This record gives sequence, structure tokens and C-alpha cells, in this order.
Amino acid sequence: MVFAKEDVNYSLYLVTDSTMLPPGTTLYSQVEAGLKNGVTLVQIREKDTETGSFIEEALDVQKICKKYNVPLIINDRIDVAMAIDADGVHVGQQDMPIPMVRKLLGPSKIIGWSVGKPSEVETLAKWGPDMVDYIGVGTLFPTLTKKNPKKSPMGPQGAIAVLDALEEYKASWCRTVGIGGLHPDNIQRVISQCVATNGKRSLDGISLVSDIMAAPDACAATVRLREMIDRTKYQFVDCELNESFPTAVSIKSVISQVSSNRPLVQHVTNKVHQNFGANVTLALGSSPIMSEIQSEVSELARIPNASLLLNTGSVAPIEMLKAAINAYNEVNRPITFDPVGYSATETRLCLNNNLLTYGQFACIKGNSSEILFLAKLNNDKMKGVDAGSGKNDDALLARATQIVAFKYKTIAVCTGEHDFIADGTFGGECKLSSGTAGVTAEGLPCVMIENGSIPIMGDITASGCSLGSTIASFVGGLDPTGNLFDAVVGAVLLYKTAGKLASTRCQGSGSFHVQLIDALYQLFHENKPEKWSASLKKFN
Ligand SMILES: Nc1ncnc2c1ncn2[C@@H]1O[C@H](COP(=O)(O)OP(=O)(O)O)[C@@H](O)[C@H]1O
Ligand SMILES: Cc1ncsc1CCOP(=O)(O)O
Ligand SMILES: [Mg+2]
Repeated sequence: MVFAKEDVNYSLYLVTDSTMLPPGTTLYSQVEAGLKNGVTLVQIREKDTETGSFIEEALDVQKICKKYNVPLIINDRIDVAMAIDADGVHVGQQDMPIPMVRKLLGPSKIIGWSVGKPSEVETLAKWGPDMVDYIGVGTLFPTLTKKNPKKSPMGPQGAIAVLDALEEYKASWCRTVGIGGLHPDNIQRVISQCVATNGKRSLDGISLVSDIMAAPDACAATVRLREMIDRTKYQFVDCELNESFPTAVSIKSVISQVSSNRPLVQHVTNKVHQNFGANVTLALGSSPIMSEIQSEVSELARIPNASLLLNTGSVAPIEMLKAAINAYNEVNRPITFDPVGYSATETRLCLNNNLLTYGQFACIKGNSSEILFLAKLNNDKMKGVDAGSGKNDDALLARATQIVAFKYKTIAVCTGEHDFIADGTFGGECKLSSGTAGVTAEGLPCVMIENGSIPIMGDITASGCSLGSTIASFVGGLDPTGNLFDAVVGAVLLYKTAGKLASTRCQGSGSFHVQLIDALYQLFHENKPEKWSASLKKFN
């Protein structure tokens, strides 16, 4: 049977592994359970099996695949693929060179190649459309399936770089499957985040091993995976993700929701910010808990209207930070991420990039240096945690905010004399292959908030961190019908207005802290956004 290459469905790609079969199951029962319930492509990968046994297994798996009209790909073993007339092979960078594989298999067979970096895409593009039909993009996340992996996991940002290379080198024929550590808790985030920068393509499929091969009930496991992959909405928070332009009325509604829901705001934050952040949270009718206790984070995340502020100013143990991300992502409760001093040291850069790869954030906020660096628009190391003194123009800052929002499919906030907020959530819409239908970062809703210069706001510590507390309170206090963009914009607008008010009342930076809390308290409880002094305008 020859499959027309354009008809191959890469969406749910099962790679076999007989070393993880649960009791009472066989390689064949697991493969058939997968095929019955939505697996669209099978790769038999048996690294430790003798050739004779491998051929027998491959012939039996082939019979099952033919029953379901699904192509069978052989991992690595070109000889076995030829011996049984399989539908194709998948080879790694260290295996037989692709041109030789193509020469042996002929033009009609499917050839897959493991690709981990853009330079390998450049190579396949040079070979042209007759060589590689699809690439396995990975290893995305740490995995036990691949023994002694040669490269560290690339994460969604690494996959985006590969997708960008396919666009850059015009390898439009080449399909892509994500591979490595993919599981129900990250599949939708991967489909949502792994989009080429030009918005024109996303991954064509998800490749899985253990979630089916090691499943006691492989049928149910496959049904669940199929449903997740076919879902075109990644609802990562319990609120509305639709793009809308905030108004005084919608912000007033946000504050009413926060006031009545009194969100629990868990702060994992730096020592400098702790006390001030707790008092800002209380001033906003919310309930702070400053906790880095790993064993309680799941319990806290399940409290109604729980919200997490993850501030890496002075760092909690990475295990605790990841446990917190998992806990809140698992129950669709919002996480506000503040990568303080993002590029100040290698340690911070590595830690923050690790966390950005590990979870989904409702909001990522930072000062101009942090956001410019995240957007790769400024590679200067930060000196400490404060924004650089250089004056950046609004257009550059707005673009950086949009790029961060797009890269992480989040609401991005860039603070400074002018604050910028961009909505990269696409309302949660995400699809295999089609990317964002060509919408790019520049096309994202973006607003600018200003209230004139308030230099004293930059003269106190934890002023940005406490904007994080404000955002976390607002997004945490939303009803399920509330709107995430309205909440973040409302928080930033309130905070800017309060800063201005406090600056007119204080005697210096010491009393400014106190006046800022007073102003936040008064403005929040008054809830008259139409009277606030800070202005809001669309930036695109
Ligand atoms: N010169 C300024 N004029 C007006 N607002 C400012 C100014 N500097 C900072 N802010 C405000 O102070 C808060 C902290 O911003 P920033 O200093 O950029 O963050 P960080 O404290 O994280 O470095 C934000 O709400 C921002 O809008
Ligand atoms: C001084 C300092 N050191 C580590 S975190 C921190 C506070 C940073 O607060 P902000 O980001 O609001 O300026
Ligand atoms: Mg900061």
C-alpha cells in the first residue's frame, strides 16, 4: 500500500516501546488500542530487539496498521523497512545520511528526520522537497523514553526557532511533529505556543510514547489524547480570553468582581517585596499568603479564586517554583510571572528561561530591560534588577511587549514611565498546522498607559513587584465570565493612577510607600475608573 504523502495525518503519532508495557498488555494490543481510538501514524522503535524478532514484530504491527489504513514507519532500521515494505523510516542525525536513505527507499516512501536546531533545517532545505517529508522537532521536554539524550530539551521556544527556520528556508513541503516529554499536561500549551513568528505554521502533530504504550487502558488514554489534540481552544485560565478593548465600564466590573470574590493571592516572591506586596494585596480587597511551602501549593491552588504571583527576585528552590506552576496550571488558575533581573546574571537567565519553558502564564510582566531582553530586542545585561537608564521609544517598547505576548501566548506588561500591555492569548484559539493564520506579534491588541512622569515610582524598591501583586489580585478575582485583558489593563491603570496620587501627597520615598497603599485602597474601594487620572490608548 502506498500512501500519498500529502494525505499523511501526523496529528497523533504513536512511537512504540515494548520496554514499558503494563502487565496483561502486548505491543500489539497497545498499538491496536491506539489505532482504534485515533492514532494516525505509527513508528515501531525497538532499540534493543534482535533483527529477526524485530522483523517479526514489524510484520505483525504492519498487519494491524493495514487494518486501520495507517502508515507504518520503522525507526532507524532501513533494512527492516525494505524487507517488509514499510511505508517509511525515521532516522536521527547520527544514522544513515538522508540522501542514502532516499536512494535505497525510493521516492514514494515517507522519510522522517530528527531535528533539534535551525541549522539542520537549512540542510534539509538545501536537499529540497524530495528528501525529508517530515521532521521530529525535539526533544521538547525531559523524557525517560530517550536514553542518554545528547541535547538538552529545547522547549517550545526551541520548537519555534525550528518552525521559523522552515519558513526562512522555504521548506513549505516539510511537515513537523513535536516529540519528547509530551503529555496531557503540556500538549495544548505546546500546540498553542509552538507557532512560527510569521504566524503561518504550527506543529502538524504530537508524537507520544509512554502515554499510550505504558497505559493500563490504552483505549481510554488515546481517546483523551485525541480529544485534547482536536480541541481548538486552550483554556488555560478560568475566565474569558477573548480580545476586547478595556473600557471604564469593563474595568469597573473587574473591580466589583475582585471585591466580591476576595481572591487568595499566593506570593512566591523576593524578601524585599514580601511585606509591601502583602499590604498592597490587602488594600485591594484580596487575601495574601506569602508561601514557598511546596507541600501546600496544590491545596492553595484549589481554593476558590486562587491566584499565583511568581516573582523570581530572590529565588525559591526551582522544585518549589515548578511545583507551583504545575499546581496552578493543573486547575486553570492564573499565574502572574515577574522575571526580576531577568538578564542580570546567568543564573537568573537560566532559571527564568527554565520556568518560561515549564508552564503557561496568564500574565508576564517586567520593566523595560526585562521585556526588551525577553523579546530579544536588547541583549545588554541588566545591572541589578532595575530598568536601564536609557530612554527607549514607545514604538520599540510596544513592539517588545507584543513579541513577548506572542512568544508565550500570554498578556504581556512592560512597565516604565509609559506602560504597555499586549494580548497574545488569541482568545485561547490554537490549531495544529495553521498557526495563527498569519497573525503576527505586530497584529496583537496593545495599549499604552501613561500619567505623566512620576520619577519617585522608580525610586522605591518593589514598585514593579507590587504591580505584580495588583495584577495577580485582579486576574484572581475575576468571575469565569470576566475578561483577562480587562483585568490586567485595569490593574495597571489603577496602579498608575495611585502612583500619581501618592506622589502628590508624599514627602519623600519613605512616605511614598505609605501614600501608595492609601491611594490604592481609596481608588479600589471608590471604584470610579472613569475618574482616574491615568490615560489609556490603543497602540496599534
Ligand atoms: N518615571 C516613571 N513615571 C511614571 N511611572 C513610572 C515611572 N517609573 C516607574 N513607573 C511605574 O512604577 C512601576 C514600576 O515600574 P518599573 O520601575 O519599570 O518596574 P521595576 O520596579 O520592576 O523595575 C510601574 O507601575 C510603572 O508604571
Ligand atoms: C532589590 C531587589 N533584589 C531582588 S528583588 C528586588 C526588588 C525588585 O523589585 P522591583 O522589580 O519592583 O523593582
Ligand atoms: Mg521589577
